[in-house]
Amino acid sequence: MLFMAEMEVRLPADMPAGEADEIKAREKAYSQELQRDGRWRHIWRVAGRYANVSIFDVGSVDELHDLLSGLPLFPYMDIRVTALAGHPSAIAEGPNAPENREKERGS
Ligand SMILES: O=C(O)CC1=CCC(=O)O1
Repeated sequence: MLFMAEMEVRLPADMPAGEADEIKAREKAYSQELQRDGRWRHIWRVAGRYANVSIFDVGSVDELHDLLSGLPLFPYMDIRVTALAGHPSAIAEGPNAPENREKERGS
């Protein structure tokens, strides 16, 4: 199941820089582990904001929630999640992607 998550980070202005740096370092390691195992497919910075748009590929909504709530920055983020479905015109993803059409034909 694919989901888009839009994350806005709001660290308290009075958080000591060392503490913020430590949380950001843990956040980076956590997200890179999930990128390596394939569940965090994309992460893009939203230009001009301390925010990102990410694409997750997970087995369930509960798994996504566990993954997001485990983010070290979770207490300091607003996260909006949108479920994604395959688009019939897509050539790179979804049911009409060439690799999926080949699977359907059994070749
Ligand atoms: O900087 C961000 O957008 C917050 C974040 C999420 C994963 C990560 O490494 O940073």
